[in-house]
Amino acid sequence: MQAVEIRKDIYWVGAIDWSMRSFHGYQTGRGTTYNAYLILDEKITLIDTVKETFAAELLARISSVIDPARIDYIISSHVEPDHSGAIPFMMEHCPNAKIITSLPNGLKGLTARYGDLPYEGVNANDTINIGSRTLQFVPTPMLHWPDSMVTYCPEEKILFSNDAFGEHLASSQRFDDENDLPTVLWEAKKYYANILMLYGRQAQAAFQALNGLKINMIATGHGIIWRSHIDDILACYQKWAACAVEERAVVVFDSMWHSTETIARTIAEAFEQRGIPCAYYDIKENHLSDIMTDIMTAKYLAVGSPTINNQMLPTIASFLCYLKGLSPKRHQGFAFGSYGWGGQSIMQVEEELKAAGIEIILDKIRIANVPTAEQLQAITQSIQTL
Ligand SMILES: Cc1cc2nc3c(=O)[nH]c(=O)nc-3n(C[C@H](O)[C@H](O)[C@H](O)COP(=O)(O)O)c2cc1C
Repeated sequence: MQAVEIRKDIYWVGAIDWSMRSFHGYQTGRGTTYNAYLILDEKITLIDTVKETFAAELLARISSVIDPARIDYIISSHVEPDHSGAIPFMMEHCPNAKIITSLPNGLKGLTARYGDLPYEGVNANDTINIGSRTLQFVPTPMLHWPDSMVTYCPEEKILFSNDAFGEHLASSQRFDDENDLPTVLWEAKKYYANILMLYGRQAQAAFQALNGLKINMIATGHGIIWRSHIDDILACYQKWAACAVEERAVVVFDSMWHSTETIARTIAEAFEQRGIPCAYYDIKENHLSDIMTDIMTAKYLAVGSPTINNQMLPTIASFLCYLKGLSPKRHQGFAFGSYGWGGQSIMQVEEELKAAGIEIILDKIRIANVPTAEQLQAITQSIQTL
């Protein structure tokens, strides 16, 4: 377990979680990393720790460079345990370290989790001098917890960005230019869609706060470190924070006996015939976190469920609950489905779409039993004239 030098006297000392597949329900098909950084200066500083179960890996990487007992500061960018979980373990090995955390929420959160430790609270734009370098703290509240902050080092032009600009991606190579860029950007989009989408306004405020900082490296809290494609990830974040949508459609549905599926297929083909690319998700075969990644930047969303016991199917209810929480903006959509007698599910889906902030642009499509050729033809026509 070796540290990786990312700049003279600055080391990546985090952990690689190759086998992580579910991060509080977000499917992490490519694993993840918990990034921590060690700066060797007059005051030795550790930026973030790792998930508790990886504490020994963190300690081993630090020990490959220095005696951990020499650490003066541990900066906690965010109380969530994937970054702070190893703080108590590290404090056993760093008897002289002070823990730097944001005021008031970082201090409250760390105290609630780990009890009394030698904390030092910092406010917006406070700095500490660690020798030949300065560290400046910039709050990024609700990206994605109240205490979140980033650390900027002006002498190095490095932004230690914690959860911003990161992605769940395990790799033995630390930098953007050593990894497949489309894969990294897709995972960064997935991260934004599932963790940050709700906080677009706060993301825009954070951009304002970071505006004007000269940055030649973004050392993230998860995944790769940006050094060659900084403009690409900043441009993506600008677009995502502004909730920009493309002329694309997403169809999400479940079906017991294929009638709703037939309607879903007809809707997807109708969008394609109109020249609007359309993604098609049978919810039984696709994970919510992947579907949400696609929805974030697609203008149109059609959601379908047959009626079961006077309700929509629980899979679609779960999807709509997740959608409502992430609160996508600027989307338009409609509900569809097949039913046997009452047909309540289609009304319920429409109501939930409205509650999620989706503008309804087509009256709900309710088909009793199996759709006829004429009914499918009518659906195609209604989408042509949207
Ligand atoms: C277990 C079960 C419960 C159902 N409950 C209702 C119901 O409460 N109201 C209704 O309108 N249809 C109900 N149906 C009928 C289905 O909604 C209907 O067969 C519909 O066409 C199924 O669409 P699908 O082929 O997309 O699954 C039920 C069907 C099943 C199998």
